Amino acid sequence: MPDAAENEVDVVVIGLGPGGEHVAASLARAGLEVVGVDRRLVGGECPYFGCIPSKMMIRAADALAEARRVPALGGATEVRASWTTVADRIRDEATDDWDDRVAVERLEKAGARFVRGHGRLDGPRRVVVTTADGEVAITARRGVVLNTGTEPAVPPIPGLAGTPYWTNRDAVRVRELPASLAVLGGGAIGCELAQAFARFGVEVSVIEAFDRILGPEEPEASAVVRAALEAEGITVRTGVGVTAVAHEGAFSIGLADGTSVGADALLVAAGRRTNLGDIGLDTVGLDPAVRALDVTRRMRVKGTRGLWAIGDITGKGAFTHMSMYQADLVIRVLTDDGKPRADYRAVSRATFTDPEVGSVGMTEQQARDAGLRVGVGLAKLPESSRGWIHKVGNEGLIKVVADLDRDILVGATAVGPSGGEMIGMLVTAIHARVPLATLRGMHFAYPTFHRAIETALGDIS
Ligand SMILES: Cc1cc2nc3c(=O)[nH]c(=O)nc-3n(C[C@H](O)[C@H](O)[C@H](O)COP(=O)(O)OP(=O)(O)OC[C@H]3O[C@@H](n4cnc5c(N)ncnc54)[C@H](O)[C@@H]3O)c2cc1C
Ligand SMILES: NC(=O)c1ccc[n+]([C@@H]2O[C@H](COP(=O)([O-])OP(=O)(O)OC[C@H]3O[C@@H](n4cnc5c(N)ncnc54)[C@H](O)[C@@H]3O)[C@@H](O)[C@H]2O)c1
Repeated sequence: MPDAAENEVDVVVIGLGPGGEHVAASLARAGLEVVGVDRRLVGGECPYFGCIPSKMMIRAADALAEARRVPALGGATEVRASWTTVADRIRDEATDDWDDRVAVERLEKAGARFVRGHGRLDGPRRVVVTTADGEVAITARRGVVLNTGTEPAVPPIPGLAGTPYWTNRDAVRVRELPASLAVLGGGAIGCELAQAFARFGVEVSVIEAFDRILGPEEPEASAVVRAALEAEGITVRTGVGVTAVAHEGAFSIGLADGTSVGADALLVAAGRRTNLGDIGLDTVGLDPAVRALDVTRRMRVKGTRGLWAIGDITGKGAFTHMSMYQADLVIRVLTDDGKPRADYRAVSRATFTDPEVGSVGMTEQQARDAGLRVGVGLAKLPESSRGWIHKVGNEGLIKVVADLDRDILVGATAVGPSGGEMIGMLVTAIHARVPLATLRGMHFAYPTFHRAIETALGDIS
């Protein structure tokens, strides 16, 4: 940044995850003076350590798994997995060897200024950035947008600190696969990466403290995915805590039931910690110990003026599409484009295990807890025409959750091949509050997987 006189702009964005980058570039293109600040890589977790590299691993792993299914359907295949191909693709195509030059140039071309460093609030509409060359203070006339995201959470397990465990940030950079891997945490990250590594020949154990994997999903979805993982040789331990970790050449993970798991590598996928503790929240009257920022439907941080927040730090769903959705709202708010309001009724997500889990809205339990008169419909994919034809790899189900008083769906889950795609029409149904009778009167192409949605709708009781 040049001299102090110029350090007054319209908007400062602290943290350039997917949403923050979008906000900074879009506001600059709209003619506002914008400074974007990031201490690491422009684009955040998703392109360098999250969605994109993990999905490249999964794409390759799924291709291997499909090839291994050929003998059951029509011939013979010999599959020789090569991790180098995946590691090279992540390094060269996805992350430019974890270099954000292209993203920085894109941002600057849009008209924003970029400062690499740690940003923190210093009172209302004021930001101080600690850079490699010292501190830079910036005043933001309109205000500040926070998009500081998360870091991997590492549980305080005796012996764990100081061992060479991986988080997702190490797992996506691996060039040599270990013979065996223990995965701590059976959430989305743990399950996706466990299956991907296993399909490349790694002996994988998943250890999950909760009584089932994929805890936020419907129990039926957790059960189908667990069975699929176990059928591929992955050991899944649930409902058991980790008491200690030791590393002497290999890892030994002690469990609360007295048993232990040994592995050459350990991936900690035990949740995320929001980056809120060190960004000066106290200087604007907020508690720096909060887990998430309370935001209005226009993304303003409650109790403040000139401060907006988007992405994982808002606690509305840690997904790239949520960060982008909220970014669009802030862009509209700051360019005075109508009166946008966030709507979280039909938030969807896809977990890219095989079978894939697509889900939207409420689970059955959430709908019951909300006091709704709930109806539930279920259809099993192997019993559908397409599932029966598909044969190997046909595991899955459709579950729909209805509010019987309003005669609409409030939640749905699609597990199966392309479960994340199948959920699409159910997202529309919930978002647009399509009456159940209208959904039941639709045409469902034969023989598709999504035709099982018709069966599930007919099963609602
Ligand atoms: C392995 C993995 C797989 C995932 N897969 C998917 C998926 O398939 N689909 C999906 O929708 N989501 C997925 N996610 C989640 C997704 O990555 C995040 O929800 C997404 O990145 C949005 O995060 P965000 O916008 O809150 O910010 P982040 O992406 O977390 O970025 C925050 C940025 O802020 C910067 N920052 C933090 N503090 C400061 C500070 N004080 N000063 C300056 N800069 C700062 C950080 O350096 C970072 O660049 C995955 C996550 C992981 C870890
Ligand atoms: N496909 C996707 O959209 C996708 C993929 C990956 C991640 N994500 C996002 O990233 C977020 C973080 O993912 P995640 O999988 O790290 O977190 P998570 O919170 O979803 O899962 C972490 C799991 O670890 C378990 N756990 C915590 N401490 C433990 C311990 N000491 N021992 C054993 N188990 C323990 C928890 O019970 C939980 O099931 C997700 O909530 C999701 O929003 C999305």
